[in-house]
Parts: sequence; C-alpha cells; structure tokens
Amino acid sequence: MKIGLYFGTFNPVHVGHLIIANHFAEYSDLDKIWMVITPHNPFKKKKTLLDNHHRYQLVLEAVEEYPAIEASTIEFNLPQPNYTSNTLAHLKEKYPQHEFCLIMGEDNLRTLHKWKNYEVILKHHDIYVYPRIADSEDQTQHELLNNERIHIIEAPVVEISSTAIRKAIKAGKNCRPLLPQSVWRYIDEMNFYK
Ligand SMILES: Nc1ncnc2c1ncn2[C@@H]1O[C@H](COP(=O)(O)OP(=O)(O)OP(=O)(O)O)[C@@H](O)[C@H]1O
Ligand SMILES: O=C(O)c1ccc[n+]([C@@H]2O[C@H](COP(=O)([O-])O)[C@@H](O)[C@H]2O)c1
Repeated sequence: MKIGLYFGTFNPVHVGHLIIANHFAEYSDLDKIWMVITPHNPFKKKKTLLDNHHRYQLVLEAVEEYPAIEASTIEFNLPQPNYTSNTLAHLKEKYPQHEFCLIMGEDNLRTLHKWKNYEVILKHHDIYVYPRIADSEDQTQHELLNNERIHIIEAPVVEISSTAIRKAIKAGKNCRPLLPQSVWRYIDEMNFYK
C-alpha cells in the first residue's frame, strides 16, 4: 500500500487538517492517510501541549467517519524530541510491505533544510507539499522545489491554526466552526485550553 504520512502536533486537530487529509485521501494516488500524532516536535516548546493520549483521542474523533484516514501513535514510544527521519526508519523496518510518502504544508517545507537527516528523507521518500499562505519567500524553499522527490499538489488553502484556536478558547470565544463537532465537544467537556 502507498501510505501518506501526515505528521503533526495536532494540538488540537482542526478542520484545516481534516480538509487536507481528506483531499489527499480522495484526490491522490495514496491508498491511506495516517495522521501521526507527534509527542514533541524538535522545533516547538512543549508548553500548552495536551497529553499525547488526549491529542490522539481528538484525532480519532475527527477521523471516525473517514475510512481512508487513520490516527497513528507510532511516535509515542520513540525517543523525544521526535525526529521524522528516526520515525521513517522505524516504519520501514516495521512495515517493509508499504511505501511511505510525506504530506506537508508549505510552511514545513520552508524549514525542511534544517531537519535532521533531511537529505536521507528525500533520498527514500516522496514529499507531497500543499500550499499555505506564506509570510515571506525563502531561497532554500526554491532549491528544494526543484528536488524530484518534492511534488507540489494543489489543495484548498484554509487558514486555521491550532495556536489561534487555543487562544480563542482561552479568551472565551466561540470557535466551534473551526473544529469537527466531536472534537469541539471533547475539548469543551474536558475544559482544555482554558
Ligand atoms: N489550516 C491548515 N491548512 C492546511 N494545513 C495545515 C493547517 N494547519 C496546519 N497544517 C499543517 O498540518 C500539519 C500539522 O500542523 P500542526 O499540528 O502544527 O497545526 P498548526 O495549526 O500549524 O499548529 P500550531 O498553530 O500549534 O503550530 C503541518 O504539516 C501543518 O503545515
Ligand atoms: O526531524 C526533524 O528534524 C523535524 C523538525 C521539525 C519538525 N519535524 C516534524 O514535523 C512534523 C510537523 O510538526 P508540526 O508541529 O508543525 O505539526 C512533526 O511530526 C515534527 O516532529 C521534524
């Protein structure tokens, strides 16, 4: 099977994530999309981060009615911070029968040259990049854009961020439309981000 790995902190998962995952499930050559919940992104502070199992539960709720999309806990038992190259090596060993590609937003492509072993990642995996609204253009991004492993895919641009959602909840704003209904309910019942 050809599996698209959609890595993320998902703190919390929101409608923007789901639109992308569904777009790739419906309009690409990928058989399955695994949303991989990352315990600790090497570039992010762990402050305001919900426990792994809660973030996983939220992704499970979000993808419940999407048979081609799964929530993955593969990084939960790997060393932290989570370097994607380590996870990919682990996946290759555990599932030699599958082909793994990465799905990432343009924002992550811009920092890819700073990722651990990014050349190794590019040697073995295709990366499907979808557009996000950029603040500035970056030289390195242009170099990477010419890499034959990088595939720019047209997908809807939805400017929602987990950061904005956390802030809105803290400020007592209603942000229900930005979250799948079951995700909003879970967050509300558990009093998260307040
Ligand atoms: N609105 C969105 N549309 C498309 N892709 C998104 C959107 N928000 C995040 N992504 C992408 O989803 C993946 C996981 O994102 P992440 O969990 O960091 O969400 P985020 O909303 O950017 O979070 P935060 O605001 O906490 O940094 C990343 O590849 C990121 O580029
Ligand atoms: O491997 C790296 O060096 C590396 C550096 C920065 C980010 N990543 C991964 O990129 C993924 C996207 O993270 P995020 O927080 O933007 O959702 C997440 O799985 C991180 O572990 C990986």
